[in-house]
Amino acid sequence: MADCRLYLCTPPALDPAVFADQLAQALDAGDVACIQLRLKDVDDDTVRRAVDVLRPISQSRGVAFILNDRPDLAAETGCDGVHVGQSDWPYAKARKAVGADAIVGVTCHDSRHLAMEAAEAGADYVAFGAFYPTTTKPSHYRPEPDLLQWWSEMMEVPCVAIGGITPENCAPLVKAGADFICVVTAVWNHPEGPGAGVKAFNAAIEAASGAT
Ligand SMILES: Cc1ncc(COP(=O)(O)OP(=O)(O)O)c(N)n1
Ligand SMILES: Cc1nc(C(=O)O)sc1CCOP(=O)(O)O
Ligand SMILES: [Mg+2]
Repeated sequence: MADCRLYLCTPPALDPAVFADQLAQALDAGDVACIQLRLKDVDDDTVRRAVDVLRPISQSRGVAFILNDRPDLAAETGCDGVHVGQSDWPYAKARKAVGADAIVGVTCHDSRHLAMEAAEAGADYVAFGAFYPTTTKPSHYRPEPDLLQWWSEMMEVPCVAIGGITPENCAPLVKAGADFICVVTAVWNHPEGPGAGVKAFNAAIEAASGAT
C-alpha cells in the first residue's frame, strides 16, 4: 500500500438515504482511510440522523468515521473522531469531549505555527489547505507542497492535504509527503460515479508514490 491514503469528506448537503449507496460504492472501490461527515447549516437532529445511517456503512468496512465541527455530537453518536477548525472548539476542549482514544484532526491552513501548536497539544493529524482552487469552501490560504515536505521531515504527526485535489493534480502533494489527501468534489462528482473516483485517486497515488 502507498504511504499516502485517501481521506473522503462528504458534500456539505446530502440526503442520507440516497448518499448511503454512493458511500458504499466509494468505499467498496478501493482503499479509503476515513470519511468525514461535513454537513453545514443543519440542525443537530439532521446530523444525528446522517451519522446513524452512514457511520455503520463506514465502520463495517474498517473505515474510520469522523464528524466535522462537533466534538459533542461525535462523542454522543459513536463516531471515531472529530475534525475541528481554527474557529471551532479549541483542541483541548474537543479532546476532552471525545476522549483519549478518538481521532482529533485540526485545520492549520498554511501555517507551520498552527500545525506545531496542534501537534504539540496532541492532535492526531494536522490539515493544510487549500492547495488548489475549490468552490466547496472559500479559502484565503494557498500553501505550497513544500510545506508538506517540511512537515513530514520534521514531525511524526500525520499531515492531510485538502482543497481542489483531483487525480490529475495530486502527484506533487503525494511526492511532497502528504499522509492523506482529502477530497470532496473529485470523488462525489466523478462523471463515472464515486467508485470510479476512488479508483482514479488510488491509481494516481500509487503512480506518484512509485515515481522518483
Ligand atoms: C481534513 C479537513 N481539513 C480541513 C477542513 C476545514 O475545516 P474548517 O476550517 O473548520 O472548515 P469547515 O470544514 O468546518 O467549513 C476540514 N473540514 N477537514
Ligand atoms: C472542507 C475544506 N477545507 C479546506 C481547507 O482549506 O481547509 S478546502 C475544503 C474543501 C475541499 O473540497 P474539494 O475537494 O471539493 O475542493
Ligand atoms: Mg470547521
